[in-house]
Amino acid sequence: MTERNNLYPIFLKTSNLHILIVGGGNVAEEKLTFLTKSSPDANVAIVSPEFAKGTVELAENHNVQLITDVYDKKYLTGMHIVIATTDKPAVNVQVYEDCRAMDKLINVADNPPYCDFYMGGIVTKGNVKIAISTNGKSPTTAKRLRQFFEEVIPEDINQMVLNLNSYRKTLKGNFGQKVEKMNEVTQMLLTTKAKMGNE
Ligand SMILES: C[C@@]1(CC(=O)O)C2=NC(=C\c3[nH]c(c(CCC(=O)O)c3CC(=O)O)Cc3[nH]c(c(CC(=O)O)c3CCC(=O)O)/C=C3\N/C(=C\2)[C@@H](CCC(=O)O)[C@]3(C)CC(=O)O)/[C@H]1CCC(=O)O
Ligand SMILES: NC(=O)c1ccc[n+]([C@@H]2O[C@H](COP(=O)([O-])OP(=O)(O)OC[C@H]3O[C@@H](n4cnc5c(N)ncnc54)[C@H](O)[C@@H]3O)[C@@H](O)[C@H]2O)c1
Repeated sequence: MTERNNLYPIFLKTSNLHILIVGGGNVAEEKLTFLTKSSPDANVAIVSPEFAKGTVELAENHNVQLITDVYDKKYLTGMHIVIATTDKPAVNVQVYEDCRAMDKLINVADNPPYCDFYMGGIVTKGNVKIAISTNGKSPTTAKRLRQFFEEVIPEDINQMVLNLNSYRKTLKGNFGQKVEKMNEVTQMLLTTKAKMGNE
């Protein structure tokens, strides 16, 4: 059987959580850039002896605390999710082991065997969000798919979501009847797609 992606995507309320990034170089900045692009209200701390200029700017504009220090296990206290990005493989492995011992989710950036989860390519259009994973096999593909969907999904997809949300509130009846009605009014989306496919 061909390989398939068994990862389970979830959509985290990052403002309710505490995320720690260890290291403040290029990789940390890339991860922080995409994290804050998707979740501008994310609650983040970064511990590193040095921070890149772009990281300091991102921190000023978001809920990001910069801690100027080398990694120590004490910084894991209160953290739910940890991303290790230092240029010292031994430090990254130490962070990984400390996190496993404390049941915290850990991602050693760019190092799949040391990841409990992967960062994904993310497309946001209003209330709609799509997360893309290649199972860790090709980050470049995740990036290209993200760019493709950012281009082709119309901004007004959010209007459709809001309209359907309002329409649902006007419906009477039990849950089953509502589901049936919601499916009925959105049926044409599939029909349109089928028609387009046949052209
Ligand atoms: C999606 C994205 C999200 C983000 O970073 O937030 C992300 N990587 C992105 C870009 C990117 N990263 C790299 C390149 C250069 C191309 C290349 O070298 O192949 C590019 C492309 C570019 O920059 O053009 C380097 C790289 N990355 C990983 C490895 C190791 C390996 O592949 O084995 C190496 C080689 C390091 C080395 O040389 O040693 C591994 C991971 N990178 C992941 C996520 C996870 C898997 C996601 C998935 O399932 O697809 C995973 C497994 C772990 C993780 O880091 O979470 C973000 C695009 C965001 C966007 O544009 O929207
Ligand atoms: N930059 C890339 O695109 C890229 C691609 C593939 C792999 N990598 C690898 O990823 C790693 C990180 O790359 P980078 O470009 O971000 O490196 P970098 O040198 O820009 O950043 C490393 C950061 O880790 C910090 N650091 C060092 N020791 C620390 C400690 N004990 N505690 C906390 N922070 C500490 C440094 O102060 C620095 O901010 C490297 O091993 C690199 O080989 C990087």
